[in-house]
Amino acid sequence: ALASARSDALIWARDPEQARAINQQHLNPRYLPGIDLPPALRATSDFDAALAHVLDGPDPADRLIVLGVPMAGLADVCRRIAQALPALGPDAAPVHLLWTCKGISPDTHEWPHQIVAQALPDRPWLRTGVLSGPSFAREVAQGLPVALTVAGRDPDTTRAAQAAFHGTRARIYGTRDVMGVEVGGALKNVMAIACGISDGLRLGTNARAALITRGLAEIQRLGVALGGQADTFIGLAGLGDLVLTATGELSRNRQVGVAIGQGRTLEDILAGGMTAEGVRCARAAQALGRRHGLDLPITDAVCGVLFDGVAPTQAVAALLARDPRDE
Ligand SMILES: NC(=O)C1=CN([C@@H]2O[C@H](COP(=O)(O)OP(=O)(O)OC[C@H]3O[C@@H](n4cnc5c(N)ncnc54)[C@H](O)[C@@H]3O)[C@@H](O)[C@H]2O)C=CC1
Ligand SMILES: O=C(CO)COP(=O)(O)O
Repeated sequence: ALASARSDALIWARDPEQARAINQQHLNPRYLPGIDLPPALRATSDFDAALAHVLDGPDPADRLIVLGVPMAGLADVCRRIAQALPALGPDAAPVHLLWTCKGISPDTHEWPHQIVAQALPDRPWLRTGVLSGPSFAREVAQGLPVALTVAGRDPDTTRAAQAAFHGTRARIYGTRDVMGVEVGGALKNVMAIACGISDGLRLGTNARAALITRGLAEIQRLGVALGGQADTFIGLAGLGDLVLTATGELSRNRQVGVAIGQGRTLEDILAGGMTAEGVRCARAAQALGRRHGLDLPITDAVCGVLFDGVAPTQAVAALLARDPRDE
């Protein structure tokens, strides 16, 4: 998206072969087969060179890094940044660092902003935020319109992200609710697995609408308990991404659910190395819910099916048999 409007967008790819394909053929055959990338987009597999590109740009007000790695790689990439970034003085122009990760650390139950803060402490010039919302990568790469949310505690960071993407086909809304945006992004993946299971079982569109709506209530319950703002969950990073992922055929989390509903095993589905963040974060969401004394019945049902050998039909029956309650 950035490279569609400006000539200085640079991708760091750890695989030199991917960087070469992007530079020479304007293609990313592994992740975006069949899509022509903007010729202005350049790539490097040299991490230090990528950071130098950010720091040495002509406009110090325009230093932006977007980390597009899965949760499993976030701490590692932040540590590499910590090692490679020079120590800038307190008066240095800010470097804005955004991440796109949607999830919770399965071991420590940390959120992305906590992982970033731990890996990159004591750098007042480093301003951070999360870029989230309904955005299948393939459609963005095709140049189709997309609206996203950027959340950062410092308004300069949201403004920097909005300015950087302005003039592209991506429209960016700002908020300061980092926790709410991260909870929305992580939990919608769990709900997309639930909707996929329901659709794989051919339970119909009424059931899917029920799961989306009650799933949103569950996401909001956890998010507010953790300090998020209630209205964030009816915005792009909540309802918007939930609807996209729970219904869109491009969603990998939804695809995992559909395959499970059709009788395949989780091990078999994930054997190709597909990133489906909802699988890795469902247990952590369940644990956080329990810690806060919250009822998260759909998350519990997804965990039961994924990890505890509960048959999908049995999980559906258990959800329907819960005591009646007010909406
Ligand atoms: N793919 C999509 O449509 C969207 C993905 N996201 C989120 O963004 C994050 C990244 O997603 P994807 O790009 O789909 O993931 P992906 O699995 O396709 O990986 C993206 C890139 O990260 C690299 N990578 C993986 N682990 C790494 C590590 N330890 N160090 C360095 N590079 C590493 C991969 O080689 C790949 O180039 C996820 O948390 C996902 O939920 C958010 C919005 C849309
Ligand atoms: O987060 C996404 C869209 O906003 C991508 O969803 P999946 O990870 O399920 O493919």
